Amino acid sequence: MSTALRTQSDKRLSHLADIEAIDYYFACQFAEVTDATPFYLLVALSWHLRQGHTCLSLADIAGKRLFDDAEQNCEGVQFDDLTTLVKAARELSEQFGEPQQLIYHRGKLYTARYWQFELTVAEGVVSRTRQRAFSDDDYDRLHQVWPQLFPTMPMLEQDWQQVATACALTRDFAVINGGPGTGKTYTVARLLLALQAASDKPLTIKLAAPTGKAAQRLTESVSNSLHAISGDSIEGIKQRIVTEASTLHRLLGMRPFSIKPKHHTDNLIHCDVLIIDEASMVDLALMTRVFRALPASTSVYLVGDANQLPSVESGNVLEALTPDDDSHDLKVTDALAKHVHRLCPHLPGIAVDEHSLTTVFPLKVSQRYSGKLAEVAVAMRDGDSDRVLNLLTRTSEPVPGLMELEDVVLMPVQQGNGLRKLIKDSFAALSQANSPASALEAMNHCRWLTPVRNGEGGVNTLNEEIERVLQPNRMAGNNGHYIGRPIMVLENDYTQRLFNGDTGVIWPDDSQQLKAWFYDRHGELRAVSLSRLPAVQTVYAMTIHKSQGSEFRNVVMWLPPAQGKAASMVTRELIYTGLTRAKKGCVILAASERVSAVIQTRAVRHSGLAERIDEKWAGA
Ligand SMILES: Nc1ncnc2c1ncn2[C@@H]1O[C@H](COP(=O)(O)OP(=O)(O)OP(=O)(O)O)[C@@H](O)[C@H]1O
Repeated sequence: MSTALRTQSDKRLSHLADIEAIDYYFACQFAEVTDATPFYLLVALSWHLRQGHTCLSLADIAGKRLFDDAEQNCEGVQFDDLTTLVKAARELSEQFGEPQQLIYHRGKLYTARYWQFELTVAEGVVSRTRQRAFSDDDYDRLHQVWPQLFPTMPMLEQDWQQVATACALTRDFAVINGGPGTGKTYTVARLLLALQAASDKPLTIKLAAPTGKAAQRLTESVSNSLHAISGDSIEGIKQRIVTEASTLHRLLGMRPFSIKPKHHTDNLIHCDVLIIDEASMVDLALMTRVFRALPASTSVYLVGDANQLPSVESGNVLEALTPDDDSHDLKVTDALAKHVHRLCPHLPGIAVDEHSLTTVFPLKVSQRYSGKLAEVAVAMRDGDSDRVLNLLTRTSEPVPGLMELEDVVLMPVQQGNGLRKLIKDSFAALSQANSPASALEAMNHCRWLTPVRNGEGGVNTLNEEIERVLQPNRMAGNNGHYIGRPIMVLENDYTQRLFNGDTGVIWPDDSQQLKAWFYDRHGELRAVSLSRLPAVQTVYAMTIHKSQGSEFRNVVMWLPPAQGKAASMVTRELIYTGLTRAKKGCVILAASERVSAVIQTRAVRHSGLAERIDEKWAGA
């Protein structure tokens, strides 16, 4: 950027907080700076895209003052009423016609890029939702395997896993949505077997997830689930199921430093079925690439928890596909209800709604958790802060045995001795480890999670504080490495087969050389020389964002006090994601008012995807 331009933008932006030069230049492409309404509308659109929205909802900004900040001496912009904004947005959309770069549609302003992404994903979903008819032979084949997949005794309570499997079988697109431990992978393994059983040819199945870690977990849990299913009629089918999952980037053939993947509309991925796990982490652009790279005949099943944090990049695909109240009673068309009844006559009937277009099949019962953790998670998911606070066990300072707990404990942010005790308790297993394998196992015993990277209660400060307590005599040098240092890789290194987010531990090898130890994809322990290690950081504590897709026995979640705009960054979805990383117990370090306020703060992502899907359905 030339100095003259920078000065110009600085001047125009000086009264706007949070606005960057990119917002200014985006707006300048289409509007004169002097045309206040369209210009600031476009600045707001660019800012919203940077916050993860896929469009600008005019109703959301109409009549409001935005980008103001008294501390920074920024007065911000007062936006006009809705009618004036709609008029300006329409004019922009008409003016920047073919090829359209700005699109106004039903109260929202889009860039062509995100508008096209939404159209592509909507098309990919709707074109796959017609109910597939099953022949008598298909039902015969499914009836043979069903008793090996699921219990077939008459049941009084609904078995949502069977319902989800039976429903998903009939269509080429479905979402299996459920909270932690509700048996999503258990259900996916059975869906794969049922799909293969119903098919008269061997199916090509691909499993994928948005991160390497999630792909590794999917591989392990699908193979464990398949291993546990046995029976004469199932063995042959099991042989045909692949269990190796890859990242979506690898599946698409994304190349470093290139935005064009190997697979796209003209070079499709050949598969009959694609399962995408941890779908809440998939952003709109990535989901678009996936649909573009798939033949129309490929069945796509998304698996995830729509209540978790949205993807880092723009768009919240899973949430847009999922009804607001996902604990809703599932209602399906008469034809689908009849299909489920024919396959599962032992289950209670499902409510019928002839207009139901649902593609989302919920799993509602936690199979892994019981007790407090599950109860708090449900109350938190439902936004019931009073119930959450009633359920939490309160203590003012760390008590013995805190790290063996199977409970959710609320404790004020600790200082001094209290903090030292909590740190020592949290990492006792790691301190007692006597080999790289036991240290790696101990790293899963407890992880500290925090919403922020910097400042008070941020990852960096917490890791430094924890190191001071656990390693008081640590010598400088060795690049900060010491025996038992838990590390997280910060970048992909294909030659070392290490990927962003991989965790390992520093430990000496047989010749007393310090090495970094990791488990590879096959569960084999391997050592990497420190000189070949890509960038890493200490990982006693990590951000909640980074923890997505991981699980620990215990979680200590630190919610630093926040004021002003920073407070709205910590949302219900964020702490729900943090809490549900714990398998047994969670300690929340915060004041109760802060917990309550966070539960009331939602991670809103404006998107038109649900509307695009409805429009496609209406026109289908
Ligand atoms: N119907 C069931 N009967 C018995 N055990 C089950 C059932 N469903 C799930 N499980 C067990 O419960 C545990 C959690 O299941 P699973 O891993 O499939 O859940 P998930 O929803 O995929 O979990 P996550 O939140 O980790 O993604 C597993 O040990 C699984 O074998």
